Amino acid sequence: MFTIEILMQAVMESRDGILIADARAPDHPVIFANPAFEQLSGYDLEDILGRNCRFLQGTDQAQRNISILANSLEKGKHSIVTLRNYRKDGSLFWNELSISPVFDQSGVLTHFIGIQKDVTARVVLEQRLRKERRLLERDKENLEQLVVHDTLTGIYSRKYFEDQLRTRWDQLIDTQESLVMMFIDVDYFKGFNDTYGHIAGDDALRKVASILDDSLRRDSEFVARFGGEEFIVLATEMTAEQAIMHAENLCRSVRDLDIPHAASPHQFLTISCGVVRMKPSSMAQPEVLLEQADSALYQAKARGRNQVASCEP
Ligand SMILES: Nc1nc2c(ncn2[C@@H]2O[C@H](COP(=O)(O)OP(=O)(O)OP(=O)(O)O)[C@@H](O)[C@H]2O)c(=O)[nH]1
Repeated sequence: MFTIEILMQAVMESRDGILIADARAPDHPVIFANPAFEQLSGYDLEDILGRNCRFLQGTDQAQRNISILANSLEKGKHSIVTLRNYRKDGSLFWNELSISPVFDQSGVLTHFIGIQKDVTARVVLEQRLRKERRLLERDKENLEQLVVHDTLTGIYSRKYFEDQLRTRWDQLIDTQESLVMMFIDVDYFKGFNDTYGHIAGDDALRKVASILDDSLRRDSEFVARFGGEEFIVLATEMTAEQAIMHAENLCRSVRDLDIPHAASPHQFLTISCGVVRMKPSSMAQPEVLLEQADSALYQAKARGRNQVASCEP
C-alpha cells in the first residue's frame, strides 16, 4: 500500500538531490532539501533553507542556461539544464538540474521542485573529447596541406601531381582532348650546391618554383615539385606549338632570374624542359606521359641544356 511515509522515504533516500522552493513567497526561497542534496553541495540544511537557489552559482551568474531556465519557469513549464554550480568549499560541479513547477488544484503555481544530478565527470569527459577532436581536425588539416603542398617550395607536391595526372587522364579519355606535360630539371644543380652550398641551393629551388608558378596563365595548368631539382607542369587546352612556346618562356623566366652559377657553362642558373602532348587513351597508362616527357628532357640535356625538347607521339 502506498503511503505518505513511503513517499517521504523515497525522497529522503534518493541518490539525486531534491530541492523544493516556495513559488508564492518573494524570491522563491528553498523550503526543503534532501540529504543527497546536502551531500552533493556540501551545504547543511540550515545553510540552504530560506535562500533562493541561485546561491549555488556564486558569482558565475552569466550562464546562458540560466536564462533558458528562467524563461521556461516564467511560462510555468518544466525545464532541464546543465549549470556550473559551486559547492560550499567553492569547488565547481556541473549540475544537471530538472525543475518542474507544481500547481495546486485550482491551477495556482505553489512550488518548484528541482532534481539535481552531479554530471561533472560526464561534462569533463565531453569537454576533453571536444578538445581532442579539435586538435585532431587541426592535425588532419596540417597533414592534408603537407600532402598537397611541397614543404620546401610551397608549390604542389608530387602526390598532388600524381593524383591529378590520373584524374585528368581518365577525364580526357572521353573528351579526346590532349594532355600536356612539361618535365623540368635544373641544370648542373649538383655543381650549384657544391659551389654555393646546400642552403643557397634550397633558396634557388624556391625561386625557380616561384617563377614557374607565377609564369602559369591558365586555370587548367599547375606546377608541382616532382622531387629534388625536378618540376612538372601539367596542362590542357594547348596546341603542340603553344606547349613548346610556353616551355621556352619558362626556360627564359628562370634564366632571367639572373642567379649566378659559376659551375655552369651558361654562368647563370637554367633549366631544361622535356615536353609531351598526348591524347589519353584507355589502352595506355598515364605513366607513359612521364616516360616520354623524361626522354624529351634527356634530349634537351644532351643538346646542351637551357632549352626545350619535345616528343609528340
Ligand atoms: N639544395 C638542394 N639540393 C637538392 C635538393 N634535392 C636534390 N638536390 C641536389 O640536386 C642535385 C642533382 O644533381 P644531378 O642529378 O647530378 O644533376 P645535375 O647536377 O643537376 O645535372 P644535370 O641535371 O645533368 O644538369 C644533387 O646534388 C642533389 O643533392 C634539395 O632539396 N635541395
